[in-house]
Amino acid sequence: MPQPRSAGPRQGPRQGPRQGQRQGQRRPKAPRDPVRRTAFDVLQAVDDRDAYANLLLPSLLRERGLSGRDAALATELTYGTLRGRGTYDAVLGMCSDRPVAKIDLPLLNVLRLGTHQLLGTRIPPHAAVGTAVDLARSVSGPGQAKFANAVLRKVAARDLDAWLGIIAPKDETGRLSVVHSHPRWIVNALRDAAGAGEVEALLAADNERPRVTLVARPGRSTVAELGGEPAAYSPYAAYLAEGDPGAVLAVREGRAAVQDEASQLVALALTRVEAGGPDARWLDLCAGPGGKAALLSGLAGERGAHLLACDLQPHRARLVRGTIDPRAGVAVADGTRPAWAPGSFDRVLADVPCSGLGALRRRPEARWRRGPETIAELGPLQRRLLASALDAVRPGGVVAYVTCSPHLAETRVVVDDVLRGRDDIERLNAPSYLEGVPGLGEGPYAQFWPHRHGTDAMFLALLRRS
Ligand SMILES: C[S@@+](CC[C@H](N)C(=O)[O-])C[C@H]1O[C@@H](n2cnc3c(N)ncnc32)[C@H](O)[C@@H]1O
Repeated sequence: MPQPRSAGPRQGPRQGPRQGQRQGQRRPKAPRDPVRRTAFDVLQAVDDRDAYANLLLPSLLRERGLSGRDAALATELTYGTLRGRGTYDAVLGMCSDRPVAKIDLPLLNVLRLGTHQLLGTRIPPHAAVGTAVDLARSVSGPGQAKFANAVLRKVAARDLDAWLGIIAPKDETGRLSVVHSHPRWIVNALRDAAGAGEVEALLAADNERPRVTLVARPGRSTVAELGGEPAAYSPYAAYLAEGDPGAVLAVREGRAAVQDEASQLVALALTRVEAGGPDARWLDLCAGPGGKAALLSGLAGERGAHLLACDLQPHRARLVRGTIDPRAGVAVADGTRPAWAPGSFDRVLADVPCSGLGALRRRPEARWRRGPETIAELGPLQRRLLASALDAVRPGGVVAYVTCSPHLAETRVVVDDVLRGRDDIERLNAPSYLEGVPGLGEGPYAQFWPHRHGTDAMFLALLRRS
């Protein structure tokens, strides 16, 4: 399968005056096709400077005055191209006389965008090819526009299913990788976690557009205020059918927010365990940007408990301050070097930094960004943070270890490793604190899945210190 490519010499959008145009004679023209140009600019920024599509795209749409159908099309083209990149590169490899790895990055992104329109949308082929050729001309010059035209005409000769019949490798991992556009190492990791029988459904679900789920922050808004359909599992959630979450008043006022349902549920599960003693001091060890802390702080407030939300990064801690209940505390702190005495807390959430393989629906580019080395790099920090969370809780208190990844090396292997070294921790049966949610596994850990629950693939271990 063609891998995310290394960039050759970069050619940016043409700057400065056109040929034959004198300096200062005319203002630069707005792009002819601002929708595709915007999608292209996001694709480039993702590759060139590790931009996050979910942050950059909304700001470019605003800056360029794109709204309604134009914004929807730019969003579909950006996300669809990022999701399908692995499949599209394999198709392009069959249609180009240059290896895909040798095509300049801007031109390759134009070709990916064109291929997505041809194979992944109902845009008429002449429009898909024509607009891509125009874009190729403006970013790479007329010679490359001819090349783009030749390649995309070949792509247009077949539909996606016909191409998949040709490009899919014979081996099962290779087939899943190309058909569902995931790197091989992720296919293998997800098969280990979900099982061979479900991995294909999981990979397919990663390529679905996730529904927008809102959370009504406890004590600050209600599900009825959110307007959408009440969610299946979280009593604080609603699914938004269509439209902009910013149009919901409670969201605009920070009393509600967009939050995946599994993210809500793992935080809720922590609050549902019997604390077996005082229940006044709660800690969120890795709180930024504050989604779970906002929910926990509201619940803590309702029960007369106090939440301390920490993050190592000052800017992440600032984001937390902006979201949580004002009665909660926020601190910049290294969770591996606690500033509190051991046993200071009754409940601790350790939502540790992870690969994010559980959120590929919402961050499709993440699959192309890093390799398997990420998992090994994060392992020591995840272990130190979990050990620190266990030390921070008093005997009888409870810790939730959470990742937004189902990768076994980030989930059960971390918990099992840390617990192997100590005899004061009991594993609780996490699924039993998530009553009404089927398919979380047989315990003691709970694993959410996009293909089963329509949520991110969040992992939860609930651990009591004895
Ligand atoms: C997965 S995110 C947490 C998401 C958060 N719980 C939420 O729901 O919005 C992990 C966070 O851990 C923070 N972090 C990384 N190393 C840390 C450390 N040593 N101590 C505390 N926080 C740390 C990161 O800055 C990041 O904000």
